[in-house]
Amino acid sequence: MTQTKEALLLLEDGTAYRGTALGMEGTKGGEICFNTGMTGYQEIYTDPSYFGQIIVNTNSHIGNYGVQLEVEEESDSVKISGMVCNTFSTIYSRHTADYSLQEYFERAKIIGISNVDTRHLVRHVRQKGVMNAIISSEILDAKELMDELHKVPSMEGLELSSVVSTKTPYYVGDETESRWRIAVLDYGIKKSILHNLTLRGCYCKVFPAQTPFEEIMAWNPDGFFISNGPGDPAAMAYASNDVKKMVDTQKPLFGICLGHQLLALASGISTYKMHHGHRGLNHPVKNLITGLCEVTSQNHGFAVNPEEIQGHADVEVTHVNLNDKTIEGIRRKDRPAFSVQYHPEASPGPHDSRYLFDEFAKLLAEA
Ligand SMILES: NC(=O)CC[C@H](N)C(=O)O
Repeated sequence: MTQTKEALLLLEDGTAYRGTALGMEGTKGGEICFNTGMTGYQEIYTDPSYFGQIIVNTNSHIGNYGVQLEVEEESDSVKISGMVCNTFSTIYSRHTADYSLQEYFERAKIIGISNVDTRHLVRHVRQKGVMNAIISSEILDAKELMDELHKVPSMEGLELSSVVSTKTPYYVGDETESRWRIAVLDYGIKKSILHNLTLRGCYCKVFPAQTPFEEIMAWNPDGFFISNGPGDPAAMAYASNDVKKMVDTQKPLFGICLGHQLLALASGISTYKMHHGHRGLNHPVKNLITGLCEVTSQNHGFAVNPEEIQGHADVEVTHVNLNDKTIEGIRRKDRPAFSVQYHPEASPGPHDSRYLFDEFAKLLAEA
């Protein structure tokens, strides 16, 4: 099936791109951000951390290996608000694929646009910074579409975890064969993180985002895992207050991405919105403890404030980004708690950082 319907991508600053509609027809806005990964589009689209965002894939061919249900899904549905790419392929070749990305998007009611000069678009976002955008295959007049775009909320100050989090607790892993009971706080968790925890002997109880701390403690966990997720961490006082209480139990705690930002907030360190964030599979990070470099998978638009860590009594920086020196990992000096801004589960991405799950297991064994 060839895509022929025209679509319009409009940015908050008035920049417009005309292209071809893909997925479902309609109109949808979100924060526009780009992912430079060469592969792993299905994992990206189903990662709940991307909720509310329009993803620009810089890889020039998207869709050419179709989709594989379950195996490559990081949650139970497609979470992105929209997708932008250069060449969109409705033809796919992979014998394990279930169907095309076009069909996947149609079923998930996702709106996208192809035949966009993504190099130009990404340079523009890199220079001007992250902003809201809207895709439409129904409103092709930029002025009219701008009125719709103005209705899209700003990502700054937005709490989205409670929208994507599980509504009821559930268990992952084998209770009898596991060594530890881990309370997992689901702020938008990816399945591959749970998989990495269970592989290391964790029996996980996954709690909804706003679960009262007492209810979590009533399960008597051996440690805590604070998940990734969408939105602005500074708008989640309910979560950072609870993370503080978890840290104070002195039980091992590990946080990834949003979970890292929440550990910082719980330790009295603020977060800020980045110029255009980090999203890709090749971000170089230096581990300051070992001196080794890791190539990491990343997806974040907020970061931890470096000035407030300097000289902090209880927190130290463990990892830095070698591109821009932003904070990539912290640990508490007084508690068995640590976190990273990037994605050691690496789905998609290189596996350099999976040792962090082993370090969590080590803390649990020591406790
Ligand atoms: N992957 C994540 O957990 C993202 C965290 C946060 N929403 C950010 O954009 O920085």
